Amino acid sequence: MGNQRISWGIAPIGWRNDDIPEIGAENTLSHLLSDIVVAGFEGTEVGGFFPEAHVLNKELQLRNLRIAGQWFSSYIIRDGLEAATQAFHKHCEYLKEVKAAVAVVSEQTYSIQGTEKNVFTEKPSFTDEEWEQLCQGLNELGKIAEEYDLKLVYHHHMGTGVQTLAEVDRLMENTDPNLVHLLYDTGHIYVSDGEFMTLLNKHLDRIKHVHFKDLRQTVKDHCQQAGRSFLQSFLAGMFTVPGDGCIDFTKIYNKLLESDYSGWIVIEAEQDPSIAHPLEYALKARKYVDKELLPLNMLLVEP
Ligand SMILES: O=C1C[C@@H](O)[C@H](O)[C@@H](O)C1=O
Ligand SMILES: [Co+2]
Repeated sequence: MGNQRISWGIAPIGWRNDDIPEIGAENTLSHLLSDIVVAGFEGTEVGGFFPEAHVLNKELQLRNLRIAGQWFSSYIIRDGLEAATQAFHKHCEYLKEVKAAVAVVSEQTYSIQGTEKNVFTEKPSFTDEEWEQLCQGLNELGKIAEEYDLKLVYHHHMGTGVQTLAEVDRLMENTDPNLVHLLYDTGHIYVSDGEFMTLLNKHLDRIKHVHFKDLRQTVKDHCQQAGRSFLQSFLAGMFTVPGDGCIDFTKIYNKLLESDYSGWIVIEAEQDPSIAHPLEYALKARKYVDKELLPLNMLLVEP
């Protein structure tokens, strides 16, 4: 029943969170990977607590799991291209060793995602010169990714300079489509300006990696009214797994199928693991995928 061109994964972020390493610290790599097998996913992304490549590969092989990619915080604007390329080479070396498909890049210069600032009103924006520097720099990082047989996929993110639909448009227009691809994260664009279908329709051909993140509308509204930070908002339960929130993933999945999308769809729902049991939510996501999304594969008329 599965579409052979799409691999389904789930990110470690429901178990452990790189933005707040204290939460879920008791969840070991073995625990996480075994839960992923129990929930029926094919792989995951690399978390900050993951071990060196040969140790990880052994654990993956034992469970027949694969790695989709890993987040990379770039500081092209703050630190310049040379520093960014040095760090990115190291990042890609590791990803090649664990046979990943993508390197997930997010420019973190001026980012407020890890601060106490109001994520709904205080996001940074870049000057024209900074945009130029960022886009040229990303093209260079994209060339490096290619050297390691990886695709650079850019992650638009709340609280950063590339958050809104207009900002994603600008990034896509000013980067090389052969070198800089897009990671489509449903949750981030929904919270930002709600333009999740427009973004998908406009940039389908650039999308090479997908994060399925759902959200609880009432919690989001409350966090927005209260002027919460990004971290406070997710700890309050703003995000959840697909099927448990307000986003209709059938429309999104259909569009991806129509475009013959090939790559990973990774369930990514950061919550406090002491409140939202990680395996329970992974199973909930799997059930939703199996029941509501995979049957859509059968409805597609073969050409
Ligand atoms: O892809 C992601 C990685 C996380 O570190 C980030 O904070 C999260 O929101 C996300 O979408
Ligand atoms: Co994401």
